[in-house]
Amino acid sequence: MPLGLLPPSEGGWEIRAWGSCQTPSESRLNGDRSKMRTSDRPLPAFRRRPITRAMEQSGLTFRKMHGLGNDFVVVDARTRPFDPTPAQARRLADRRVGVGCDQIITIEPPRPEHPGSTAFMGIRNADGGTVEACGNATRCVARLLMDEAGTDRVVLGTLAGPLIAERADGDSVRVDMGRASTDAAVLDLSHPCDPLHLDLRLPPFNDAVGVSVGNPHVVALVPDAESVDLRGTGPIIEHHDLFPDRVNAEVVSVRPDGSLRMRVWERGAGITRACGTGACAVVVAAVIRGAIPRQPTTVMLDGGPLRIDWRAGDDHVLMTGPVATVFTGTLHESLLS
Ligand SMILES: N[C@H](CCC[C@H](N)C(=O)O)C(=O)O
Repeated sequence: MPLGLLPPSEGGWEIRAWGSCQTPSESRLNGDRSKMRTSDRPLPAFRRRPITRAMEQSGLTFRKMHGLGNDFVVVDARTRPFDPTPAQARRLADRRVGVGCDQIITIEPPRPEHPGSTAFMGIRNADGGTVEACGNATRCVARLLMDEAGTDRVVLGTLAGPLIAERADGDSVRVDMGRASTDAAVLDLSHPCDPLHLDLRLPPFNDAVGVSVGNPHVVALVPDAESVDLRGTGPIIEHHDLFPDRVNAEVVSVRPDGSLRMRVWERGAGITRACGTGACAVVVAAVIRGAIPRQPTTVMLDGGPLRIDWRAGDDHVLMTGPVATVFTGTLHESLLS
């Protein structure tokens, strides 16, 4: 179906599609509207407005970033509030009609409950749900804030609490993701059971480990993570009634060199190329089950490796990995209508 350009004026107009017989004639492009055939319904006001003005109107710039392919739309909301509704978040995350991402991240003013923090990071999944933690996004935002301030360390507030991030070698960032927990109350399980041996009745999650890294994860240790039908089992596990707020689901196997291979079905986002909190959870689960020793471990995700250290003594999990910025842009106001 050929696309036709409305006559250009004030910086260009919206592109609309015509039926096959309605490609714009020469006369239309010369502004002769007599032969112009458009739908009989007039366009709504903001759709008539030149695209450039509509985008200036929204004034909402964003940065597209990712950590190992787990991708984010990052909006700096410190001077101009941005609090998308679930529906707006879903549209923004949509890879066809929006910008497209796994999570929408807002950088907000610091909150009093996180003394010493530089900013607060809001996290919304692609399905519009607000969540507590996002490891890959924490590295991305921490890097932005450290570059902005010219520092090597930053404290970032999240719903899971304050997180300390530091520059690591090269372009990497190390984040102290806080204390991992396998406590049933922290995992908010809907009925009493042993978080170290959860039977979700669906292999391989019929003997799984529940781990909280600020957000809930259920981890299945398997002989070969590549061979699990995660697209089939993931959504069922995500919505299992043991987790009233749903759950992230990971499968993990130990590789001959002692590193881990992990794949993830993320709550509210589906299969992603990487999940920082998930990588923390699988190391904790593998150590608890005696599958690996408690030492810094490389976790290989679809998008690449993360270095995870479940520190003895305080049970904090340190995650080190890369950060990337892909492009910046401005949101058209129709996206937020
Ligand atoms: N990709 C994120 C995890 C997002 C977690 C989210 N899917 C949830 O509902 O908890 C990470 O790097 O940790």
